Amino acid sequence: MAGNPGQLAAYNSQGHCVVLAGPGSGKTKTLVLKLARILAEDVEAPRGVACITYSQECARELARRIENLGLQQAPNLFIGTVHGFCLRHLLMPYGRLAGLPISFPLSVATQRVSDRLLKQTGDALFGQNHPYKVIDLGRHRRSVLNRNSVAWRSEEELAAWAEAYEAALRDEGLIDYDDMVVFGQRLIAEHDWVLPLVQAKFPVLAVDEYQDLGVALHRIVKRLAFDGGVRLFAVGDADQSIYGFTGADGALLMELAARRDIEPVQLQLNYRSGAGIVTASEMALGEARGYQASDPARQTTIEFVLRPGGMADQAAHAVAQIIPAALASKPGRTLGDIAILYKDYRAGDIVAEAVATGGLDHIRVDTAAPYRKVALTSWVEDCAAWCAGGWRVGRPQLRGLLDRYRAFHRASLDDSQAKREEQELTALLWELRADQQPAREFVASLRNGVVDHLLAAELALADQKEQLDRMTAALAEGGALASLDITSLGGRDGSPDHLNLLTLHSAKGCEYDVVIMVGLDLGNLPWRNETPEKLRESRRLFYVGLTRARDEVHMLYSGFVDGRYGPMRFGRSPFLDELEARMRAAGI
Ligand SMILES: Nc1ncnc2c1ncn2[C@@H]1O[C@H](COP(=O)(O)OP(=O)(O)OP(=O)(O)O)[C@@H](O)[C@H]1O
Repeated sequence: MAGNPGQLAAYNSQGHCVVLAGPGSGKTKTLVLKLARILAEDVEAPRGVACITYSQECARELARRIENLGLQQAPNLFIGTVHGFCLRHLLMPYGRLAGLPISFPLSVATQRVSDRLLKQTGDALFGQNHPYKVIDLGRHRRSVLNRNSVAWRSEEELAAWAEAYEAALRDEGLIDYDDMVVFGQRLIAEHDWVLPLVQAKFPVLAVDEYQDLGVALHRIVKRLAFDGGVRLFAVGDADQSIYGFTGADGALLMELAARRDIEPVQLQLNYRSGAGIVTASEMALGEARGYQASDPARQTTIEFVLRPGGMADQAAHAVAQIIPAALASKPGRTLGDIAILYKDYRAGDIVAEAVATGGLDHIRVDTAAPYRKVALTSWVEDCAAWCAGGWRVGRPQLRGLLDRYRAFHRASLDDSQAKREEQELTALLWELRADQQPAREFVASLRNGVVDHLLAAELALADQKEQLDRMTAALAEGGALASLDITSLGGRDGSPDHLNLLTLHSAKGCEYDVVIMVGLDLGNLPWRNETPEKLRESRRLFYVGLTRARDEVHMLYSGFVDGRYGPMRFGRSPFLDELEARMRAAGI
């Protein structure tokens, strides 16, 4: 870091600081080091730091990097999603006092209940098979916060549906994920007394992947930082903003960075990718950002591959040709260094089948995965990693597992209760240590020992219980993950022996030696006739995929996509045409 003045400036910053930088420039690394410094020098327990990021995977990656620095995951360090922050640190402690119009103790709708109420209210309003989409409803709820505004009524059907759905939720005494953030924002906006309380607990707020967090978090951040005296450290890259469809907006990051009371820091050096990939990715984005590779001499491969037989042919080619060649070309490279990226779970199904036929173990991250990553399922996976040998080297740390378990409790436990629970959990984990054991047995023991007891007492965890139940069902005989052992369960967030299959969206924040992108055809990425705004977002998605690679990028296409009535031959993705033409013009 000493050789990088930008990273150093961010590390030494005293006031509000926003780091704006491209892929692989060490934003997350800088954030983690800064957090470590703040915890060591600037805040003293029980005061602490809240670090908010986009997804459970990102939160886990941050926690892992902090542990890798040798730091204990302190109880005064919150690392989690914006939902987790709003639920645990705003709504639970202050929501009832503020008189928010929701039931207490809080109870979070499971996905199943939420889906049922969405369907019931939508059908009641518009009839079955109506044209309105749940995804648009969510975007509207997240992006228009003032319900009395013209903007809220501007999409009348969505507004009416949202109101009916929320009324149905409240009738059942429930809130959902979007409510957590919307009410968290409202609490912060309308109740001044909350600000010093939050500031006393968290004098510092850090935000990773700022461009993917929507307007509600932006308002929470501004209110806490500029009215509440909380110090802000945020990092992001508007070029990697790929969640516009959920209400996220990269412009919010730029607005923040443009404020006079913020120190903006730009980073130009890319430590991840070889020069060829850095140059090609700027060409793909269509913007000259001036990023440079830290090691210009590193060899890279960028390949455009036509496979005329469609997605299955592309996947089979990746398995039969690209992966064996990639493994052979660098000593020590493993399947875990390679990722296949695709647009959606349907492509994921085809790729997963080809990979299974080729006999390769894999980890799959998309919506067709057997269960969703939530704090509880991630915690169970990490307990598995600890029991499967992680305990020998302290990865993950037992202390972190105990603190995360404690955080699942709604009410703060008194010290003797907390100690007793910690002892029980420690004893159980110690007993469950095993290098080889079916994952199903491990999860059953953990559930019987402590988790089911916790879940029975904590209504707010109902949605998380649903995902744990799905994990349990997938691990059962005949389930999709029946063959998983404890080591593989612990390694589901990345393991050397497993090829990574991810959607382009899930790949954000990740890095691999070799990236294989499949389905680069018009009609898939991008879709046909996208609005200019959507087309820009699709281009950024393509850019995110390219920039995950350290050494090699393979871009596969067929020239057609499968339609309802057979193949539709729209040609390959125009992003490939443009990129290839620009590379040729530049003599690459
Ligand atoms: N000063 C540095 N010296 C050497 N390596 C570094 C330095 N800073 C970051 N790196 C390495 O560069 C890689 C990318 O870092 P990191 O993941 O923090 O980048 P990022 O900006 O968050 O990337 P992205 O936005 O693409 O997710 C990591 O492997 C990291 O260890």
